[in-house]
Amino acid sequence: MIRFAELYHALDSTTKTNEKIAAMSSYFAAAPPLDAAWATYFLCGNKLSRLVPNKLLRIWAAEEAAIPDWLFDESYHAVGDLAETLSLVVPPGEMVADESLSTWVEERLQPLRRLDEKTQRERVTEIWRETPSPLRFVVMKLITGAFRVGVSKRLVTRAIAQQSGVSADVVSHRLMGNWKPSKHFFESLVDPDVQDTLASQPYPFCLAHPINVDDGPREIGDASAFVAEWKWDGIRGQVIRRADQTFIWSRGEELMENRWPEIEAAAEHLPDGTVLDGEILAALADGTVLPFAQLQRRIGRKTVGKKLLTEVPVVFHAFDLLEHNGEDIRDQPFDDRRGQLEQLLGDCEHPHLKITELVAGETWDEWAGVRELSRDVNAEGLMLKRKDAPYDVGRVRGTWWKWKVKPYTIDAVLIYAQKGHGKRASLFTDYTFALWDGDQLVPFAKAYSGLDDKEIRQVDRFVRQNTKDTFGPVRSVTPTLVMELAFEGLQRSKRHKSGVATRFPRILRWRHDKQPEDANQLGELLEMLDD
Ligand SMILES: Nc1ncnc2c1ncn2[C@@H]1O[C@H](COP(=O)(O)OP(=O)(O)OP(=O)(O)O)[C@@H](O)[C@H]1O
Repeated sequence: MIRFAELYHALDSTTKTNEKIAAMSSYFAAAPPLDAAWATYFLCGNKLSRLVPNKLLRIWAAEEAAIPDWLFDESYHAVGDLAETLSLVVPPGEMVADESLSTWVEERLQPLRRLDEKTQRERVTEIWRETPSPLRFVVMKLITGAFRVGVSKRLVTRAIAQQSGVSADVVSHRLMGNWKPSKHFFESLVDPDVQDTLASQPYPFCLAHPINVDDGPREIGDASAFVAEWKWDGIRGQVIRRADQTFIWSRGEELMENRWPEIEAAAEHLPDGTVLDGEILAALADGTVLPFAQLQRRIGRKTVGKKLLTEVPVVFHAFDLLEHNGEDIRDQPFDDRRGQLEQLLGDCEHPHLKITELVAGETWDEWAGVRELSRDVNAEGLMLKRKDAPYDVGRVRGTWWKWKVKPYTIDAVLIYAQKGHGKRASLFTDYTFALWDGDQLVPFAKAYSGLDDKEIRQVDRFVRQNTKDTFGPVRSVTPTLVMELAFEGLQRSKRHKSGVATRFPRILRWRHDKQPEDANQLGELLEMLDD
C-alpha cells in the first residue's frame, strides 16, 4: 500500500507527462497482478462507493484527536478536503506491517460498508492508529469515495503499454467498458497472446480535430481525399450485436441499458458480430432530425415511458462499421468500411437504424456553401473524413475533421467556485472556467446558470471534496469537471488574462464524457474572434 500511496503523491507532484508515465510504469513493473489491477481501476477514474458516512468520520476523528467538534469543523473549513483534514487532525499512527493494495481494498476497506456502526468505528480507529499521514490520506480518500488522481486514461494506457510491450491500441480496447479488478483481468490486459472475447466490449472511439473556421479546410489537403457528413448534435454511441445480444455504449463508456428501446429492437436485425459507430438523434418518422434540446428530454431517464417514446423517437445514424462478421475491420480504409456499412444496412433497413448520408460535394467551396445550411437540418456543421484512413483510437490528427458552423461554444474546465446569493447562498454555484494554454489552464469566463438543481448539488459536493485552496470566498478546485459553455459574442480585452471577454456566457451542458485534458485550447477561442 505504501508503494501505491507513493505513486499517488508522485503523480500529484508533477504536471510532466513523461514523469507521470515513468512513475506508473515503475509501479506496474513491481506490483503483483491483483494490486496492478486495483491500481489501474483507480487510476482510470473508478472509485469505491462511500464506505462510511462522512458525518461519522468527522465525529470519530474529533474524539480520536481529543478536540471539540467545532475545532474539527473549523479545520475542515480551512483545509477544504475531508480526507486531508482527517489525515492531518488525527495524530499520526505507526505502521505495523505494510499490506498490499488489494489486501487493503478487499479485506480492510470494502467490508467496512457492511459493518454495524460500532464495529466500523473500531476498524476505522485501528486504521488511523496504523497509518502515518501520507498513507492515511490515500486510505481516507478511498474510504470517503473521493479518490481521484490527475492522470487521464490515455496516460494510464501508455504506461501499461510501455511496461508490458502490448500495443497502446490493444490496451485501450481492453480497458473499455465495465471490468472488475482481478488477477486474471490484469494478466490478460498485459498478455500479448490473449484473445479478446468479452461480448459487450466496445472499441475506443475515434475523435475529431477542429478546422479553423476562418481559414477553412484547405490546409488539410485536397478535397478529393475526403468525404463530408453532417456533424449531428446528438449522443455518440456504439451499437454492438454479439452473441445474440445488443449493447449500446456511450462515448463516456457507459453501457446505456433500456434507454433506447427503439434502437435495441432495430439492432436485433443486425447479423451477429457487428459493431456500428454513430450518433443517437431525436428524429421524426420522415427523417427530420430534431434539435438536441428534444433529445435532452430522454437523457438521464433510466427507463422511458410510452408518452416520451412517441413524442421524442430516436434514430441511430450509423457512420462507421468497426466489426463485421465478427472481424475487427478498423484497420481497413474508411472507403472500404463505408462500402460494407452500406451493404449491411441496405440489407436490414429499419426506421430506427439508418446510415448517415454523405453530403454531396467535390470541392471545398461546394462544401462551404452546404455547410451554411447546417442549422436548417439541426446539424452543427460538417465532418470531413479521409477516405483512405483507418478508424483511429482517440484524437489522431488528419483522420476526422470537424468543421463547425457556429463556433460560439467551447468545452472548459471548472477551476474556481464561489457561493451564490439568495436561496443559493449556501451552495457553490458561481463558477470560473478555464481553457488550456499549453499545459496551463487560463481562466476566461464566469458562468452562473445552465445547470439544473440536481447538478448544482453535485457540483457543490464536488467543490467541497476537491478544494485545493481557499482565497476568501473563492475556492480553487482540482481541475476535473468539464462543461460546455455557450456565449453570444467575443471581444478582445486587455483586462482579462485570457485576452478575451465573452458576452453572456452560460453553461450548455455538463460534459460527463470528457476529461479535463479534452477541454479546448485558449487558441481555439481566440480563433473565434471576428476581427
Ligand atoms: N457524422 C459524424 N461523424 C462523426 N462524429 C459525429 C458525426 N456527427 C456528429 N458527430 C459527433 O461529433 C463528435 C466528433 O467530434 P469530437 O470527436 O471532437 O467530439 P466532441 O469534442 O464531443 O465534439 P463537439 O464537442 O465539437 O461536439 C463525435 O463524438 C460525435 O458525437
